[in-house]
Amino acid sequence: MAKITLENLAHSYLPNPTRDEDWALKSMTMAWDDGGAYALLGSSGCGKSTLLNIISGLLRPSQGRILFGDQDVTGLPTLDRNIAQVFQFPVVYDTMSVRDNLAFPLRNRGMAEAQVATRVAEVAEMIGMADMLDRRARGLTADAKQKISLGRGMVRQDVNAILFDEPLTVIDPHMKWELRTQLKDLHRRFGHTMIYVTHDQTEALTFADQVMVMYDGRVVQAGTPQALFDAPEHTFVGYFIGSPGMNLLDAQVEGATARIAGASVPLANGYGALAGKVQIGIRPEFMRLSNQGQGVPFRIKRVEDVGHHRIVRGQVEGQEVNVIVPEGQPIPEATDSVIPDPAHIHVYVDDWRVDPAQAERAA
Ligand SMILES: Nc1ncnc2c1ncn2[C@@H]1O[C@H](COP(=O)(O)OP(=O)(O)OP(=O)(O)O)[C@@H](O)[C@H]1O
Repeated sequence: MAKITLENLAHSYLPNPTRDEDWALKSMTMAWDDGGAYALLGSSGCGKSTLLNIISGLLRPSQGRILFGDQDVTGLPTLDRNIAQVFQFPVVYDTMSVRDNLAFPLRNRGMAEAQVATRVAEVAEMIGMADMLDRRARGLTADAKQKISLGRGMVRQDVNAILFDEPLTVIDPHMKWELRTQLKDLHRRFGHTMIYVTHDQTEALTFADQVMVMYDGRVVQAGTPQALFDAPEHTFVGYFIGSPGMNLLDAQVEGATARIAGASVPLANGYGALAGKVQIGIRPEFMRLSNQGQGVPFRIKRVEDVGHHRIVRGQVEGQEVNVIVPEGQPIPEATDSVIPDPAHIHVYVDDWRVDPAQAERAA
């Protein structure tokens, strides 16, 4: 296992990149701890595969270095990086038994058969295939084959890192939950450095201790699932994490007051005078409906009952706004406004969150 360091890493698929948008991956420097569970999360085209391919050695970065521990591996091919990979689709040998498939990476490294047997039994147990070890892989379902791929990815204990690229894509929805939980458990037990690429927030948030949210070739925030929810550093993080995501409203901010759709909303901090595109962000969990004209004018469009709470979807001056109403709480008749909780309001300038402590010092 190894700590992974990215130093001024950047990549462009063009021969002579000049503009910012020419870079699929913008320059980044970061370190991922040995034994950490990380997720790279973002929508299609944000650069997740590019970054993963650089880590695995499939792609040489246009700029910067990548280190495993103290070793510079930037120029090393995949085979020499001592990593395990699990891809979107199963990679299994159809003619081999489940046992031989799981044993393959160990035998490849010359492990003694007695040890192979012990480790294979252990992994088969983890992936719930202990009673299928003598079955041939051919004829198994895509689910079962992908479980073998996951098992093969985890069978070696001496790898620098295990990379997962959307590994649950072909897995049946009810099985996804089980495998996610198992992966988390495996991480706790074996402490491998794991990097998990996905566009699915649930997968990222349940699996990883640290989630790297990527947007437009950048890691816009790296943090715990809680930090991403509590203080999204970029509007994309607010919007992408949460269900529904954070509401964003155009605003003018002066000191500790935001003017939104003609209403004055108190803020928990003073922000001085802000220049640029100013918005406030507030999660649907932290807004309250009112029919007394308090707060910001709000018009309900529809109500969705999702069991444990209701999602009220509406508009503030043409901007979509969602409010979560907890179970047992009424939706006021003739709702005409919405009241954001000042403690949970974030202020954004040109999509980046303004740190209230810094804003206060600057004011
Ligand atoms: N081989 C390539 N040649 C040229 N451009 C590429 C190549 N691969 C990716 N890109 C571009 O680089 C950017 C990042 O793509 P990348 O595949 O890394 O994103 P992603 O987040 O993994 O998306 P997806 O989930 O769809 O795979 C995109 O604009 C994409 O079009």
